[in-house]
Amino acid sequence: MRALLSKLAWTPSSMVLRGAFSSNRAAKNGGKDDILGPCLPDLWPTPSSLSPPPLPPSPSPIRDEELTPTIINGELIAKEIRSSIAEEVRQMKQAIDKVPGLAVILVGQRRDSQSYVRCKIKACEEVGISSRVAEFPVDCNDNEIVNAVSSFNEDPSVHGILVQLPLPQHMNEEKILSALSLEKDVDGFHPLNVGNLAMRDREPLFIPCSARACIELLLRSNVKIMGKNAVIIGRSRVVGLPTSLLLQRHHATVSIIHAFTENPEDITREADIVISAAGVPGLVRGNWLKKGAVVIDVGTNAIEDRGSRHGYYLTGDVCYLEALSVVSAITPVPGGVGPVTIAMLLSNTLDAAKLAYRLS
Ligand SMILES: Nc1nc(=O)c2c([nH]1)NC[C@@H]1CN(c3ccc(C(=O)N[C@@H](CCC(=O)O)C(=O)O)cc3)C=[N+]21
Repeated sequence: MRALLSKLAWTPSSMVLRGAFSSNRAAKNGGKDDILGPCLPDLWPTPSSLSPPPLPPSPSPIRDEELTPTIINGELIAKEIRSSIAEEVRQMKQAIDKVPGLAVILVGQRRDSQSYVRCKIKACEEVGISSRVAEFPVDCNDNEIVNAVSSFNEDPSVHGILVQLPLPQHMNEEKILSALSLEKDVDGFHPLNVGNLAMRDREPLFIPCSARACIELLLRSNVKIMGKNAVIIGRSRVVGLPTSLLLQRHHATVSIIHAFTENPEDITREADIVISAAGVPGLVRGNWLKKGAVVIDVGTNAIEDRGSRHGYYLTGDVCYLEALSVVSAITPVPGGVGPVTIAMLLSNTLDAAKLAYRLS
């Protein structure tokens, strides 16, 4: 019965558009898998005195290749996604002589933010998405940014708007982000997008890029999510919260741990899937992990290093070398979640343009 249901849930009929703010799910990941997860009813097993008692669960590893861990190659996955986006952009240009447009708002001089924005612009160029950056000094005020957001809201050649976070301390992030038009919120931070992600029978217009990247990495690495214990470290609006919602939609059993959690390692040790987005270098030690776990390291911590080219180097939240001897698969930093996050931004921007031109 369950097998049949899950088969049914994967048919294209479950991918039809639903609700006023729905979007074409299948197109988002090339139709490979459904990023929002299969819609399945909650059928609890009914206790029956006739059936034999269930066998105790065997400590099965989540993936077969237990001995040598798989290093999940985010660069390669991102490249595949970019090439299918480039193809769609080409088709759009051919069909209606329009290309998707992304506007990025960058405030201040943080070197890591500047470098991420450069990566985003370069990625746009590569797939044929037009992009522009509006730069503001660190001491500008909220109204200047709100005005910039408003003018991008009005600009028909801009389909997606991204305000690079974090904003300087003195700024009102809430006020600025709520100025963004829902249809251009390619970061997926608008309360209506977050709310629709949280409600299982709804579809958000956009899903936050890093959360999408985590699921995309798991799906493309053939990691089973349904029924597994997933632990998210961190509860941010950018990563932790949306990733936990997406994993629930994929029928994982989700725990979120954060700075106030007591004995976090006792919880992570039970996890088949660990997604770390704490922003604390080296937080997750090898002994925090269960043998055979799959680890997605979203931490992109810039550590100052005068000797290196950009003045810093990047490291994750996970003690990578320690983890390697325990896990069945892991994403490196750099070269893991980061490039896929950017590919998801391109995908969201393409979706925003399709929405604007009523192409999907
Ligand atoms: N509104 C907003 N949306 C975001 O999605 C957002 C943001 N603000 N602020 C900062 C974080 C961080 N983030 C990264 C994206 C790509 C890489 C990335 O491509 N990293 C490369 C290396 C890049 C390098 O070497 O500098 C890698 O991991 O291989 C990293 C970090 C998006 N964020």
